[in-house]
Amino acid sequence: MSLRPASASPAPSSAPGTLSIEGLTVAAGRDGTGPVLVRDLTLEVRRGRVLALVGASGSGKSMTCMAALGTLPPGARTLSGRTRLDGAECAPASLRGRQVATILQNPRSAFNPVRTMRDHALETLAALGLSGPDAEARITAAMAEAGLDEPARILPLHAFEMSGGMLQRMMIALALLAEAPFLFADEPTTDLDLLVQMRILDLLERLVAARGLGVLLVTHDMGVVARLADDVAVLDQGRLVECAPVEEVFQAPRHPVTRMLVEAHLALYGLELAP
Ligand SMILES: Nc1ncnc2c1ncn2[C@@H]1O[C@H](COP(=O)(O)OP(=O)(O)OP(=O)(O)O)[C@@H](O)[C@H]1O
Repeated sequence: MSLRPASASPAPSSAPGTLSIEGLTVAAGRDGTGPVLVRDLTLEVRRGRVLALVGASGSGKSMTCMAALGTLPPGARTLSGRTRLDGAECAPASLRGRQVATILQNPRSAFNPVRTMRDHALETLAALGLSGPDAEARITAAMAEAGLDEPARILPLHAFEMSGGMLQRMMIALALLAEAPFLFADEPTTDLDLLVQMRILDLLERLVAARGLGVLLVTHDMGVVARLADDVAVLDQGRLVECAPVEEVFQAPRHPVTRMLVEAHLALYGLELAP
């Protein structure tokens, strides 16, 4: 098992250094009268660090990200909670794009099938008020940073003409266009084959170091956690049950759910937790 060495480059002084989610409670139902899906959750994402949000399927990981950005589906509602940038409260919807970029599990479904990559990139810049004479140069630079070196070939393509790995890189390039200090990555490698997974994780690691991005990484894959995370937050039925540096989580998990996740991961390599 290899754990990631400590990162990180310091945040530029102008951008916020921490994004906090405080006392977040989300319940099902349009009016929030259904079962509680996330309960009184507090997390802090820091620039230059990767916080992995782990837990069983249905434990509330995606709901947490969506509530923090004001993108909950109609079937769920935030009952309480605040988001803050460096301590200053801000509306979740105001974080999207400019402060927090997002990448998702299935990049193919995130792209409009009838629009080209150039259309998507120009749309992203327009939404951020960044279209201008340097738009093409910005797009090419973001693509190069995401490992897409042939913009002239790729920009006219539609999603169906590209591999999953290329699409995930393009999604990362679109996220970089916003120059947001934080990135929410919800299962960013789950649908990719192992080699492509490894390359995307390498890319994310480089971006954290080079840009001082603060990443909230949603995953159920403890291999990805070991590879990329600095800190780990464990959810169980919507509650935060453990939050600790990654080494501590792998070496001495405290909560039964954390133990189970670590044991299942170690078992893949024929290893066991030390008693
Ligand atoms: N659109 C929705 N409306 C209401 N409840 C939902 C909706 N989508 C999911 N849920 C419920 O919210 C709870 C948390 O789901 P969430 O998607 O956040 O879990 P998760 O930890 O991200 O799971 P996974 O790893 O499977 O993606 C689950 O009980 C789920 O059934």
